[in-house]
Amino acid sequence: MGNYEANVMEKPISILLVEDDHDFRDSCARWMQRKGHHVVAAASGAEALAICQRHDFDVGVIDLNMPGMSGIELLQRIRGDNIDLEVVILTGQGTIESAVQAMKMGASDYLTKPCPLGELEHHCALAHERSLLRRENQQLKAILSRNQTVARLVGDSPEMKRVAKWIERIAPTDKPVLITGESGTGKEVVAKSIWRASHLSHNPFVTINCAALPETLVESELFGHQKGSFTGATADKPGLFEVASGGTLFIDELGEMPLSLQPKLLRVLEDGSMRRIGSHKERKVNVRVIAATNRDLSEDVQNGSFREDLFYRVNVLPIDLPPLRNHVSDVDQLIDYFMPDGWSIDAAARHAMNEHPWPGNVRELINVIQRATILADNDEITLDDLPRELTHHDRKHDGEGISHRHGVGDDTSDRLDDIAKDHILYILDRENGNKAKSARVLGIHRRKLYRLLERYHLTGQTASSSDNESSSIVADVFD
Ligand SMILES: Nc1ncnc2c1ncn2[C@@H]1O[C@H](COP(=O)(O)OP(=O)(O)OP(=O)(O)O)[C@@H](O)[C@H]1O
Repeated sequence: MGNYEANVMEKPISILLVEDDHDFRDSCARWMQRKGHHVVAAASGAEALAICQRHDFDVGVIDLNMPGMSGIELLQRIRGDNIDLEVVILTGQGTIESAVQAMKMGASDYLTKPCPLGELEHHCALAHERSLLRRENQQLKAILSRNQTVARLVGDSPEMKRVAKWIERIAPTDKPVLITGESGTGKEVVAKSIWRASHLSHNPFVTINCAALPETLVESELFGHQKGSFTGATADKPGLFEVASGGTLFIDELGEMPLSLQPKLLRVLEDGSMRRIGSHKERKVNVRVIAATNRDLSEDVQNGSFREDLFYRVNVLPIDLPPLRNHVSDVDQLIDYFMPDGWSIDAAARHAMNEHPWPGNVRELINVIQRATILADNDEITLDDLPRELTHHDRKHDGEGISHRHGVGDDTSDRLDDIAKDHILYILDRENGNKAKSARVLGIHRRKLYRLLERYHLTGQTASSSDNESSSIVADVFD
């Protein structure tokens, strides 16, 4: 017996046994139970259907010739009621034709009686394996279709129109695409738009994020592995290149791809050939690769962290996404698109959002709207519901901002102090008050952040301005 068969036979199976012959039913049920399987026996089709309403089984073993409801009728009812069950038919010598009919109706197998119980168990195990594969397949399809719900690319500024036109041009080509742009500019939305506009849109769109996985996992996720090739590789596993075969693979954060793995990626891009980890078998895949990065890959090529040949291979069709600050005319449309149904935003808040530079791009805008809808009363977003960074910015433009609070004639260092203080508050807010994270983002030591917060009187909830004490803060933050 090969490894595969041994594995198949080891798994306990839940079996529904439908057999009118009392002796066979009894001995078969006891034998299967002794082998570790879970068996429920029914003496008729009607009894079996009633049991199926209450319990799920992996496999049904159904005798064809039963008084009352025959095995064929029972199978029809099972299929008609969408009961998820692999069926093995038991038939006498004279009824093989009916068994063939049962197979056409979706039974997975049939055996002629009398049959050794070991053989019946083996057929049940194979049917069980089929049901596991079928369920796994359904799950994968569900995951893929979830992946495939595509966000619309919002914006009709000249910049976004240029992106949309470029997408239309390159989508049908099947060539690799490299999407660049700051974080939150919509690289994944663009990748999905390309896939949707391509002739591969009916095939899978599969995503991997190189930055979200530990280096060691990226290779096995992308290329798969053979059982036993490393600790924890308990079964053969296809990689995403195989899963996506015939479709599109979106490699997000390509700039984070380990240097050691880059030759393997180059090879699959060049001629579609790859090997699973630990396997000598060469496999051919046919995948369109769309990659994205917020790094400057040509710079990475210069400093040796990205292979030049791979860069040229993926950079056949580049798309550079503009940061939101470069197409602010889309902000209104984005607000309206991401605001929940039934909500509105008042003019002051809309103005503030139009004035903000959006360093976190569209992702930041979505977060601001989501946060505001949690804080706001009466389904209307107002200035009070926006983060400080946005409202301060707005007041500055209204002439009531920093210069008002500090009085006319304040010197430049006071203004910088205020900007530094606002920036700290903004980062703290963005990182949900997490000081360690905020300090990292600000590029200062955590102890320094605490010192600054004390000096600014920001250790409590409110941020009261204290001009006298703030004079050396700018130097402190930026030194
Ligand atoms: N032009 C746009 N139209 C509609 N939604 C957008 C647009 N740009 C970005 N988004 C939305 O902003 C969020 C962030 O976009 P996305 O994940 O595509 O950014 P990204 O550039 O891939 O970011 P990162 O580099 O951090 O992965 C998503 O919810 C996406 O739907």
